[in-house]
Formats: sequence, structure tokens, C-alpha cells
Amino acid sequence: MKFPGQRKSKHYFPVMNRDPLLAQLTIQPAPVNTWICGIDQTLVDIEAQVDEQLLADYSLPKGNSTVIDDTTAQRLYQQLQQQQLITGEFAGGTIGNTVHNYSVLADDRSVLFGVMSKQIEVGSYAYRYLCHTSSKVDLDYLQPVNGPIGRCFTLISAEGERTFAISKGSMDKLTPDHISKPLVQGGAALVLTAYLMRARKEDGIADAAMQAIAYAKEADVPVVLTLGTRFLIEEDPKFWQNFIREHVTVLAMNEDEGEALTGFDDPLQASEKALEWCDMVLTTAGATGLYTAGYAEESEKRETAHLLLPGSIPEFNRYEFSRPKRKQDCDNPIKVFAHISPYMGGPEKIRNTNGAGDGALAALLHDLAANNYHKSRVPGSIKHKRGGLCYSSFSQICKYANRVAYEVLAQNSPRLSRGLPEREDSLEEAYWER
Ligand SMILES: Nc1ncnc2c1ncn2[C@@H]1O[C@H](COP(=O)(O)OP(=O)(O)OP(=O)(O)O)[C@@H](O)[C@H]1O
Ligand SMILES: Nc1nc2c(ncn2[C@@H]2O[C@H](CO)[C@@H](O)[C@H]2O)c(=O)[nH]1
Repeated sequence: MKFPGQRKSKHYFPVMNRDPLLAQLTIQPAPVNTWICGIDQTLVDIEAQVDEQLLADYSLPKGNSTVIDDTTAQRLYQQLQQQQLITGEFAGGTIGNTVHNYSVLADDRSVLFGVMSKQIEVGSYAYRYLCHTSSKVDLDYLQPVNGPIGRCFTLISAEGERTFAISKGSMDKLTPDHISKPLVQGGAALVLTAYLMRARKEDGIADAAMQAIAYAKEADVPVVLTLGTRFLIEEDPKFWQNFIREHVTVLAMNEDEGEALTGFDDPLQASEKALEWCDMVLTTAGATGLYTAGYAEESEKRETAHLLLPGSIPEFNRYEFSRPKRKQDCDNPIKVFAHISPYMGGPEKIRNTNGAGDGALAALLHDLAANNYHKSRVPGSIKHKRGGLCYSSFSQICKYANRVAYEVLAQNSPRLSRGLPEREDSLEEAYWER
């Protein structure tokens, strides 16, 4: 497990004493295995540059993720190929992206529950999915199915907005018996997406997700939900509010999904409202950057050294140096908020923002899992005296999530191809010598 904050080798843990003689004198702590679990619809993204007319021709609402039938998918694919509009094919799925990015950042294990074609031909979509997923993502628990995995036509408009058309194949066929209870209950977090709940009942994946949630809750494992698309939430915000209240510890959303869920278009107000139902919120807001919100214990709150920020909640970032805690673990919970503008103002050229939110969530999950890891390695640490959901402060998590989102934007694929650079070019030499 790599340390999630300053990425300098001496900040990685554990620091092992490698002297073979001295090692006999000290009791080496048993190695600690840390992982997170995710459930997803197995999807390959087929990215294409399209105009408004194509979206209209296929009745695809801009920005939405719409499930299309096989005939429409065939027609769309042929048109994209004939007009040579396809710009890339990547392993996708919002949770697949998130656990892959987590494994790349943490250099550690994640477990993905989903389906995989039983018969795989070289060059097929299933083959590509496997090839483009980090070897640290444990795919041994995927359920073998007879059909193909899903395809996600990722249609990028001129201004960079992405619209998804899903050809689902067998992606929803995951059944509850393929969720491993010990893996979910031993994990640092269980991460899911709202998309899973729109699958047909007879297809199984929604039930599989509910089974995993039940296992996680039984073992007090944090459940992390990412909302997917505002159109899905808009259909029934009350359902999602209740769902979050009943099952979710950490909520990730963008500002549009936040508005659909809470009625507030201001991301800060939407985050505050969502704290009525869960313990922590990550709200991404495109070119405005991102927010984290959550609870801290009044007696442990830490004041920021940064500028106090104006907003719908004046000076909302006052206690952003506090560490997130579950509300139930605080005697006197206070709400804490933090914000950060895009790293370096964002990359010079953004072809599309697909997956930037998944990258930000992966950073938060890394911080959360690192907290578990540290707690097992150094149980006596003052950090763990009174519990805590994450290793770092709200402010630090904002910075990290923002940095990772930038990396996804800069490289034009929803998944990180490598970890963050050891040294940031933007920082002066003196910083790394500290
Ligand atoms: N136009 C932009 N300029 C600078 N930074 C951006 C821009 N768009 C996104 N970002 C960065 O990426 C983060 C996540 O972006 P965004 O809010 O678009 O996520 P999202 O809508 O959840 O994306 P997706 O669902 O495709 O993963 C932002 O919080 C910000 O840090
Ligand atoms: N699991 C899942 N992911 C989706 C869906 N629609 C779009 N995505 C993914 O969302 C990612 C960006 O967050 C893309 O890489 C898409 O593959 C869907 O219906 N289900």
C-alpha cells in the first residue's frame, strides 16, 4: 500500500527493517492485506466523436446514459465505423474504472464482481477488457456467462460533453451467489453505482448489489455509492434519498446529479443536504473543481491555514483540516466542507472529461483504505484513538482527488495508465527536500 498524500518514497508505508540480523530481535508484524471491493456492469467504452444530429437520430439525450436494443446498437456501430468516427476503445464501466484507478494509485488489490464471457477470442471486447485492467484488480471472482460483455458507445460532442448508449449484452447477469461474503466483509470499502439498480429484476445484478450491501453493513464496511447520471436520479429522487439514508456511508456525485438528488444546483448546498442521509460526500463540479463534505468531532476540529472561502455557507472551509468521521462516531458532530479549484487550472486541452469523476473517487477510496491499513499496522497511533473514516483531512483529500482527476483529463482515457509522478514538475526542488 502506497501512502496517498505526498508521494515521496520515505512517505510510503510500511517501512520494513530489512537487516536480517536485527530482524531476529524485533517481532515483525504480520503483513496486512488491504483491498476494496466493487460491483459493476462489465463494459467496454467505444469512444466516437459525433455531431448533434447523430444524437437526435438515435434519440439519445445529451449527457445521459441510455440503454439501447441490439438492432439499434448494430446500426449505430456500423454508422460509426463507416464514417470513421471511432477514436478509441477502452475498458470502462464506472466502477471498473474506479477500482482499476484505485489499484494503480494504491499499488494494491481491489476485487471486482461482475460477469465475463466464458469463451474469449483474442481481440474480442472481453479480451480487451481483461487486457486493459490493472493486474492488481482481482478478476478471479467474475461470473462466467455465455453471452458477450456490454458495450458503452461513448459519444463525444464538439464541446466535450459525453453521451452514453449502452448495448448491455450479458452485463447484468451477475447473480447474488457470486458475491463472496468474506471478501466483502474483509474489505476496506464496498463501491457501487446507481446504474446497477436500473437492471431488470430477472437479470440479477441489482439483487447481487443488495446482497453485497447486506454483507458490508453486517460487518460495518463503508458502502460507497456513485450516482452515474442525473437522468437516473431525476426519475425518482425520493427513492435515492431513502436508498442513501439506509445503505450509504460515502456518496460521490457531480453537480448535476447533486441537483437531481437534492434540488440544489449549488454544489455546496447539495453536499450539505446529502449529509442528512450519509456520512461523507464528494461532489465534483467540472471546471469549478470539487468539494468534500462530511462530519468531524467538535473537540477534534482543526482550523484551516488557507484563505476562508465565500459561498452559500460563508467561510465554509474553516475546519477543512479536520479528518472525516462517521456521524455516529462523533459525540458532537460538526459539518465540515472543503473545496479545491482544478489542479493547475486544468489541462491545456481537454478532449473529453469521461472518467474524471471516477478518478477523483478512486483517490478518496485510496485515502480511506490507507486509513484501514495504517490502523492495522499502527493500532496505537493517535490517529486511531477515536476512529475516523479516512487517513487525511478533508482538505488533503480534495487536493489528491483533484490531482488524480487532472491526470485522467490529461491522458484522454477513463482509466489511469500509470500512477501519479513521484515528483510534480510544478513544485520546486525545495519542496521535495523537506
Ligand atoms: N473543464 C475542466 N477544467 C478543469 N478541470 C476539470 C474540468 N472538468 C473536470 N475537471 C476536473 O475533473 C473533476 C471531475 O470532473 P466532472 O465534475 O466533470 O466529473 P464527472 O461529471 O463525475 O465525470 P465522469 O462521470 O465522466 O467520470 C473536477 O472536479 C475537476 O477537478
Ligand atoms: N456500470 C455502468 N457504467 C456506465 C454506464 N453508462 C456509462 N458508464 C460508464 O461511466 C464511465 C464514466 O464515468 C464510462 O467509462 C462508462 O463506461 C452504465 O449504465 N453502467
